[in-house]
Amino acid sequence: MTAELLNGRELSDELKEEMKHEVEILKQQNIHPHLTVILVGDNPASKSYVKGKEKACDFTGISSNLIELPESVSEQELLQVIEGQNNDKDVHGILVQLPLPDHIDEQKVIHAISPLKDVDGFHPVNIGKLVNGEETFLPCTPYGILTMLESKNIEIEGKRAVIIGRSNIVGKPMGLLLLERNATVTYCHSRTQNLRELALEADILVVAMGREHAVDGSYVKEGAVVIDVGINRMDNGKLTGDVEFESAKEKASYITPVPRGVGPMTITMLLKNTIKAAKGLSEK
Ligand SMILES: Nc1nc2c(c(=O)[nH]1)N[C@@H](CN(C=O)c1ccc(C(=O)N[C@@H](CCC(=O)O)C(=O)O)cc1)CN2
Repeated sequence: MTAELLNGRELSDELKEEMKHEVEILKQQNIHPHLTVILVGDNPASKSYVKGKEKACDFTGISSNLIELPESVSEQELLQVIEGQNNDKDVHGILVQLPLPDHIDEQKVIHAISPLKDVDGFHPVNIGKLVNGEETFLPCTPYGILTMLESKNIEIEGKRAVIIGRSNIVGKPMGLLLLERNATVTYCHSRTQNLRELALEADILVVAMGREHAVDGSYVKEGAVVIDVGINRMDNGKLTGDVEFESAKEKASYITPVPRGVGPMTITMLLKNTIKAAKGLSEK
């Protein structure tokens, strides 16, 4: 079997076209979706993701502003900036680009964002809603993966899903979303024993380990759907995933490439959440 590609770039472009129209209609109703992005320090990857977010906002007609703070900013100052954005009624979504410098407590910062403006879906209130199966902002990367699966009508109900990686922003919420859709979910992580054996049981295999080519075709069951969340820069400067694509694609039914797989969907789902926030707040 050779897998069909799940092209996140193409799907993102389609979704952004749809959102452009949605935003036009909102503006006619005097709702002007606005996103504030906060970037601390000058991590080159974070800078480039933030630029991507601004560009995507521009394309869809969502207005955005970037607040750049120096690496040395204190936690208190950052919390004050967030408070200002929470209180600004023209701001619908607030996003603090992660990771943050070591001297800043990431959880404290996430807690400070109003749950109504938490377009990343990281606030404990929104995570709690996700656990309960209530309507909320879904974390953008898992939301993007779900949207990719749905775009190909890939069945989730009753399937075995194996998630490798247990981060708060990808692995954990991904498992919850699949569980909510009646998949049987197994979480694997750095201490998991017999990783290959477990991965081989997966109908849907999500790999978010942050390690270049940690998984190859020998971890993939014939016909499985393989989702690669990894973005690793190789010595030659090119990007590659956590999955060794060439051998995995021979086994999989569907597979995401890196680049142009999950990454672009992360940004696109942020736009979806920002529009949702604008609609929610304007109803108040
Ligand atoms: N506050 C947040 N911080 C971070 C998140 C997040 O969802 N919210 N996720 C990641 C980074 N990220 C978005 O912020 C992100 C990662 C990758 C891409 C992407 O489009 N990747 C491209 C390749 C880009 C390149 O050339 O470097 C691809 O895969 O095709 C977008 C967004 C951590 N931080």
